[in-house]
Amino acid sequence: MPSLDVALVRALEPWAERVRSRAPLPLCICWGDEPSAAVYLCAPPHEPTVRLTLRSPKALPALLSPSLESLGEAYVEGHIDFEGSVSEIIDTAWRLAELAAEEGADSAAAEAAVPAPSVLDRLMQRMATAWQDRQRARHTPGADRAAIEYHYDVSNAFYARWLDPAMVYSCAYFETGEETLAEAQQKKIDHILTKLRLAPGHTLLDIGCGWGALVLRAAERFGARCVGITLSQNQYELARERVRAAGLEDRVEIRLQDYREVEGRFDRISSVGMFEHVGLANLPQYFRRIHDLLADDGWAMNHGITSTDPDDGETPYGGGRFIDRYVFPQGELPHIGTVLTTMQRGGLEAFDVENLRRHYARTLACWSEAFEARAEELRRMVDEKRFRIWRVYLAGCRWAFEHDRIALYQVLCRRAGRPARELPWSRRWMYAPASG
Ligand SMILES: C[S@@+](CC[C@H](N)C(=O)[O-])C[C@H]1O[C@@H](n2cnc3c(N)ncnc32)[C@H](O)[C@@H]1O
Repeated sequence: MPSLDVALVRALEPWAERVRSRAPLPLCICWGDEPSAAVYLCAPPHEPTVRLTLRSPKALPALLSPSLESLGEAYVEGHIDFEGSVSEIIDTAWRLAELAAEEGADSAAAEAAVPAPSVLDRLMQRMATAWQDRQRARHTPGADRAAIEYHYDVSNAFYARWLDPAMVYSCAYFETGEETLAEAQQKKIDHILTKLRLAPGHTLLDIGCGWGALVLRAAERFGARCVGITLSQNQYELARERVRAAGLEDRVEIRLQDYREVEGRFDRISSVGMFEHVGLANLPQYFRRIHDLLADDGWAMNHGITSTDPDDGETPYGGGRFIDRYVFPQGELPHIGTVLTTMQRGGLEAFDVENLRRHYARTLACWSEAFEARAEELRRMVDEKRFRIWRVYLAGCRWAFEHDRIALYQVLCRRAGRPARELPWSRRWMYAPASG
């Protein structure tokens, strides 16, 4: 009987040959720690730089029909291990999944019997309606709170190990590209508050305030009176502690509150890295809520991740499904076109749009590198599964921003129907030095 290594090579060789002939990858696959044989996906004279070790037969389906979800799951569940740099591993996984999708599309196209367009249209219409109903129903305040708890309430110490000291958990702004992460996070906050023309005495609502960095800066350096809301208990506690330590309790209030429960009117509203949790079907109501909370002449900023699929599709090759299942349950990304359309439906006029995709690729590189550098310490802080999830999520999102699979937009808006004369002539104001 051949050894398991040899049997594996025999079983996988036809598939490996197909991969090598279409697009060789720097990968070798083996079984166990001391393999006597391996399957190579690179073509000579190239040597593999990534090694994938099978730990369980359960990994085989993921390998033979790879998607980012199935490979991610196999890694998270401990059915496979990788050796090599995490960014190269992610790149290899994307290329495997892409190749499998292409092969699947080739054979599906050959087999498909295409129904009449009218039948297809009706079916798609019904599916879209059913999908929207389901999505709206799943974003109850209770379900959203549980999803937030899952992601953000891991522990503050865990996040503190790989975020910047202010613990800003959103895309930074590298004005020159020379900044450290901490500097770029502060510049991002200043960029937002300057864009908002935040002035002393203004009231500011920060929806999804995280650990409080933006409201602290808005009160301290811009003289605003701020309310920050979050659904995460851990964030709420630390943000309040920080407000107390900064002596800003009279100017900053942190609340454990859902955006749907806030009342009152504010001169300025910021929402930074939060609207990804809202759900596509709820976007018009979310923007309507911002409209209702905004003073007549108020300004708001929505800063968030978007899909680059014009039909609001999830990140391809199972990447979106992996994120939904393991990282951000309930998270959904619209295309920037949908952001603008739903803003308008919510009664808001978008008047400035900036794409910061490059900045998020760099931010994620910083987070992922910090995570890798402290891997052993982080591994001891959480269980192995969570460690693996966060590890591939950070490296995977970095890849996705690098390769235009997702993007980051800042959109400034105000109540629709206001006079044109209130708008600035140019974008010069947003590059003025931050006040204070
Ligand atoms: C990625 S974090 C961004 C935090 C912060 N803005 C920053 O830049 O560091 C997302 C934030 O949105 C908050 N959030 C998500 N859904 C929310 C909801 N329905 N109501 C209020 N806050 C929410 C989370 O609690 C978290 O604070």
